[in-house]
Amino acid sequence: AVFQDASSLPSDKQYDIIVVGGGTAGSVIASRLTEDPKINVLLIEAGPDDEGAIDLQIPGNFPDGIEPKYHWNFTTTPQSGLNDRAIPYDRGHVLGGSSSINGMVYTRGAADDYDRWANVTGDNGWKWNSLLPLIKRHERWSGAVGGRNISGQYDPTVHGYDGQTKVALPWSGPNAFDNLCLEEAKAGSEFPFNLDPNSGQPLGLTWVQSTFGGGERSSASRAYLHTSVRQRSNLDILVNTRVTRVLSVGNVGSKDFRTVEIGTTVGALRNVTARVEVVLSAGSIGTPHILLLSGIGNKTELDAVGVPSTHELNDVGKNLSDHFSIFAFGTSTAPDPPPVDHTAALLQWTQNRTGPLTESVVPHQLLWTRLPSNSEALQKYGDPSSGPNAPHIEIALIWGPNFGGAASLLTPHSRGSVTLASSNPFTDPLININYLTHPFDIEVLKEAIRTMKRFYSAPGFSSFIATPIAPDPDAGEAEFEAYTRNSGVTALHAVGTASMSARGAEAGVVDPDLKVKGVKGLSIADASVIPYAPTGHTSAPVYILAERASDLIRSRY
Ligand SMILES: Cc1cc2nc3c(=O)[nH]c(=O)nc-3n(C[C@H](O)[C@H](O)[C@H](O)COP(=O)(O)OP(=O)(O)OC[C@H]3O[C@@H](n4cnc5c(N)ncnc54)[C@H](O)[C@@H]3O)c2cc1C
Repeated sequence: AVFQDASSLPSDKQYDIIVVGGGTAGSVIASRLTEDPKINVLLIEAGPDDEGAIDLQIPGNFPDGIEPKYHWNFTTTPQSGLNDRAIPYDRGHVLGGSSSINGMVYTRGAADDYDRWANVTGDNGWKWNSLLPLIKRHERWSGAVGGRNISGQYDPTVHGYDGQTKVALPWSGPNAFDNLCLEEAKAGSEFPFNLDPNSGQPLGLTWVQSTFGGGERSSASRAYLHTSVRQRSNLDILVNTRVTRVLSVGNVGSKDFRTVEIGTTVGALRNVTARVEVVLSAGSIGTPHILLLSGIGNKTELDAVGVPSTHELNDVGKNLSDHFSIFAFGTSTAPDPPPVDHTAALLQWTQNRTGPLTESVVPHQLLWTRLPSNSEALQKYGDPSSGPNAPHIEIALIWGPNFGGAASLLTPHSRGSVTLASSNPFTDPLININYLTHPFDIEVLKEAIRTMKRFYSAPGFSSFIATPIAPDPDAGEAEFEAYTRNSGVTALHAVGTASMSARGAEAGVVDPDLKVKGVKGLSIADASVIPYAPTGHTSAPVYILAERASDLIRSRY
């Protein structure tokens, strides 16, 4: 059943597992665990239910067409690497979490990323090859809406067909600009065409794949918590309710954190205790926030805000890393693509779930590249990537009205943190991502623009380009740096604030089985446990991680 507020939750009911946060990972875990009728689950989500929320279902509503109540609307602290700009830092505040409001780009990243998870944790279950069956279990490949011919635009062998999350190619295309990009790649340029970005080998030019299907967004809640799952008698979903702390059962010294404190205001909080385990899936900001409020973190920092320490674990909230993007554009000689008539598009979407609103604003072609191996940045600062098949750079190739791209740094050296501003659980935490504070990071963005310049210097583009892309680091390095720091944007891909590490390792927050180090009854499964920024957008790695987390938790019974 779905309960709209904490007061309506039955007080006499016993839950085996309480999942905190009904977001991307939390929806997967609640759904998978309750496939076993013997496991009783309570899923608690701070935001509202997404049932019937049409604005969330229209892919073309991203990013501006989604109601404010579905966003957390965080802001970072002033970022020294961004000339002290404090920038908006959004997360989904609704069932489905960020998957209900995100840009839907579906990229698993490089196989090397997962193999590094296995290396740092000493658990081969995190290797790409071990995870492959779970990847296929989560995905339901959905082709392209409207049934256009998509052969040669993806590799059927790397997809899952019977899973939950719909993944598809865009409704439209290839357009004139797509064709120019594809012709260059297929002509054997420096940038080869890659049939599928999700094979574990993403380098090259690829068609974008997204988490939508049948013309609608496929969020974690729509995919994993659909009507028949919601009707399971062993699953209760409580929405509009914050978890403020996890508490030890019995005395504080027992460190058996199976109780959650819930509510909507400081004066009216109540406790619910799980019989077996509490799973935190509140995301890279929410999960460390709850842990720190509970006294699990660095004791000196907790003392400073008046939170009594219950378990010393220094890395909670640390190691925050994120992708960072800049835009560069030139002008083209070609007529602009026709503008979308929104009223007609909405009518088309409403009538038969086709048309321009079935795809997001994200462009059709993504280019994934590595820094040249002789690049000064690599020589000077070392290579933070997970391996030779992992890109440092993503360029989303954009057309209309100008042409150019969004260039993203995928492998930052900079690290930030989530810390407490106050012991009041309803005060936002301090989110300090420390963008571009390591010199490597801005060097990668310079190389990204140089890459874009080489891409657009192919003969096919010669009659298309009126003025070259700007800003250009080679036309003025200081101006480029100022532009990047003043106008660069977050990719909203935060990870790492409760990282997994090897069993027995002092660094890190969870063991390879996702149990919080040194305590009982408490585990974490969401983007916060991912130790390094993946070399792709983060929702696919979270789905994959959540599928394995579900198996790990079930295996503990
Ligand atoms: C605007 C935006 C665009 C993005 N675009 C893309 C993209 O195109 N492709 C891509 O792959 N990734 C994208 N991402 C990133 C991706 O969506 C996230 O990395 C991923 O969804 C995170 O999953 P999660 O389970 O860790 O957290 P979330 O999905 O954020 O789930 C956390 C859940 O916990 C709830 N919660 C938090 N605190 C509490 C609390 N105290 N009590 C109860 N509940 C709580 C939240 O409300 C939320 O529902 C985007 C993210 C955003 C915000």
